[in-house]
Amino acid sequence: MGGHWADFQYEIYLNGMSGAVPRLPTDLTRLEELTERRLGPGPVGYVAGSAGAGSTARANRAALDRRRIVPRMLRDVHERDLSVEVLGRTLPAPLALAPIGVLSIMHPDAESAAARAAAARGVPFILSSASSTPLERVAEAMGDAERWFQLYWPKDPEVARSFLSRAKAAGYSALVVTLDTPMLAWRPRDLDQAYLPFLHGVGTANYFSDPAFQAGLAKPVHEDPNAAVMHFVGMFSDPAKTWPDLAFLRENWDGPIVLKGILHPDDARAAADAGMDGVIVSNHGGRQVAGSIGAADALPGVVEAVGDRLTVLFDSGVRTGDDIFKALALGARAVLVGRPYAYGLGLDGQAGVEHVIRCLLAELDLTLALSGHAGPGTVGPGDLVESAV
Ligand SMILES: Cc1cc2nc3c(=O)[nH]c(=O)nc-3n(C[C@H](O)[C@H](O)[C@H](O)COP(=O)(O)O)c2cc1C
Ligand SMILES: O=C(O)C(=O)c1ccccc1
Repeated sequence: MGGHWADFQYEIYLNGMSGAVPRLPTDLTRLEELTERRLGPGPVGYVAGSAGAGSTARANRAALDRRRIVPRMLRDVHERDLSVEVLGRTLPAPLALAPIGVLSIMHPDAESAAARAAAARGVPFILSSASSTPLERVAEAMGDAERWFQLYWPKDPEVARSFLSRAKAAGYSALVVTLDTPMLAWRPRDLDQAYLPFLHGVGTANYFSDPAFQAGLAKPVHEDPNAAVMHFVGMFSDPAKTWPDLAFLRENWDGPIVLKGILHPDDARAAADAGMDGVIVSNHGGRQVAGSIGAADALPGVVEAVGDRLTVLFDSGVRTGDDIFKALALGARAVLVGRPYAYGLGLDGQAGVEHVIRCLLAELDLTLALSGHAGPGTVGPGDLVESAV
């Protein structure tokens, strides 16, 4: 029998025969509290926090929790295959690591450790523009494993062009363009601690190492780091962009382009009309618009609008294998997970991120099997009902 992701379950129990239990909890919702105890309130507040009074983060959970799986019996699930086609490639499972900036606030090995974990498990790693490690160094840590580059679309087109050509040269295959963050939202947890990592220079590695970015500075970064940080703050994203600007990206990137932060079916149609390859239905983990629609509530409308034209991915609130199952059933091709792997990184570096990936996929594998599915391909809206709670 070929290996199943679910085998992790028996690996854990067998290790237990010699007295070992997992180094981290297998219920990933417990990681936030453990990380806070380990790292203190500043970094964890930044990662765990969300916009406003947190209503969008809660809506993300409610939209997933309200949907319930209706398992089916006697459907031969002894051999399972979790692989999916995404943007012309076969992934071993419907999962990728979401772009998270400033990961060095969690662990000194930061993006390189997370990327190595993703590579070890065959899961795509999406590197943030705002990484603490330059994109070339992260690529080196990954060998030829699947990596995508997330673009915060800078105001300066020369910096944008430079990022795209650097990412291409370093072997990033797909471009993820985040549209929901033309500026940072009102985030009380960070405001109350007056804590913003990149004011301390964290998350600026791609910019400070970039010749086009440096060309915009009066003095070299090391001579006036504060001016360099302020230049970054003023240009990392551009609230003046509109849909016709996407032509610039199509001209300067010849691989797949995915727009991240799509919630309205009309925006999804506009993405398809602009020649994009995919969308990520996401509200940035509830970190941008407080009071926004729960991401899973936006998924069916987007799938109905463009499911036959674009690859539809999903994130925001995924914490368990059954959450992934529900997103697949609502029409997502694959999901991204964010905060849980940041906590895994904070608690145990690369091994902690691998733990998160293996737990999520073992649980997904078991959820599929126990619900009557040998793979993601047979999962659909008919596998869910909506309940009051
Ligand atoms: C600390 C932190 C930093 C993030 N940085 C970025 C980023 O640089 N670029 C981006 O597109 N999304 C960023 N995101 C959003 C994630 O990519 C993703 O949409 C979100 O975390 C998914 O929700 P989840 O954390 O509930 O899984 C960040 C999220 C967190 C928690
Ligand atoms: O904090 C975030 O959600 C985020 O997207 C971001 C933006 C700029 C720098 C670092 C992270």
